[in-house]
Amino acid sequence: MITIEHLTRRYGSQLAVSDVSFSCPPGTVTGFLGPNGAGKSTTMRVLCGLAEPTSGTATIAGRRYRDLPNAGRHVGVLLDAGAQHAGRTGRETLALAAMVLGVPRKRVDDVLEQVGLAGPAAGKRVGNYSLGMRQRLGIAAALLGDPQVLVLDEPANGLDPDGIRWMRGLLSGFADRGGTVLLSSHLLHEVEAVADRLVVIAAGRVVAAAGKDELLAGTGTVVRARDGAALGRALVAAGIAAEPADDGALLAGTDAEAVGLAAARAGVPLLELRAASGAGLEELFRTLTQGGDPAVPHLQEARA
Ligand SMILES: Nc1ncnc2c1ncn2[C@@H]1O[C@H](COP(=O)(O)OP(=O)(O)OP(=O)(O)O)[C@@H](O)[C@H]1O
Repeated sequence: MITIEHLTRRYGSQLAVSDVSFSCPPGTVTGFLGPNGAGKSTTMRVLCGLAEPTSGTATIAGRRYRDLPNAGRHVGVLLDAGAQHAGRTGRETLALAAMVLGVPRKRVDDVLEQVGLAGPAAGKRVGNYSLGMRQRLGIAAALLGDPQVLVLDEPANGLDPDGIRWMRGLLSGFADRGGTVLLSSHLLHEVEAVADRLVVIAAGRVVAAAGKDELLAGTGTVVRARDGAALGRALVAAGIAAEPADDGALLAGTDAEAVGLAAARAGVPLLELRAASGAGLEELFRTLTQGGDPAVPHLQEARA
């Protein structure tokens, strides 16, 4: 469990993070979203003991990172994949880390295999690694101590499409085995594909924190009928606001059940009925982080 409570961090007069509170329960992947400079890295750095909070707390399993005995056995951290020593090979980098953590040497080969760097890649100097390879090595280092918690800042950065799919499977599997994942990313579709929960931060403040489905349900429902006009009348009759979407569909401002019932009551057969995800997360992100009028006002209170 990761718990952030009333966390504030200033850099001089710059307020990087302001009264941030959220938690990440075991068995879930939490996507941490926000525009550049929103405060994601600062929050993660404080959580991992790399920066001091000005006030508030950030704990893992109830303890500050620095108070965890052999922290790497509890928390795998990837904050800056470029931080590895360029002159060492991937295998040497992990072997050193394994010594520090006190994990068996065999574990190095296991994680190299797991991240797709086994074979010749493991013997290359990190300075000659591509960005995606450095990222994989950083993930291997995070996994080395077999932790229950992962804190990953932009782990998909530089990964190719296969790598991104691999990462998705890795994180889902980790959470399915009861692990806790906090993951920041600018790749909204990727986050949407893998996260169970979302925390959105803007200008240092949490603007939404809730289950992904709950958040996206607030972005409405895409509904389409052969007879669009009849569908429009059915929604109006049910008091459901709607606006035109792509391909003659309508975007209705409520959940799929209410829309489906309204159409059924009016005897309008539907061709499509689904939560407005995909563009939904982008729209939600834009609304929440640009200070617009949120389409999902109740989410402001839905803090976890
Ligand atoms: N060491 C520092 N000294 C001064 N200001 C800092 C420092 N680190 C971060 N900041 C400031 O704190 C704010 C939050 O930065 P942070 O890196 O946490 O944002 P972020 O959400 O991770 O952004 P990005 O998506 O661009 O990585 C920014 O205004 C940034 O300039």
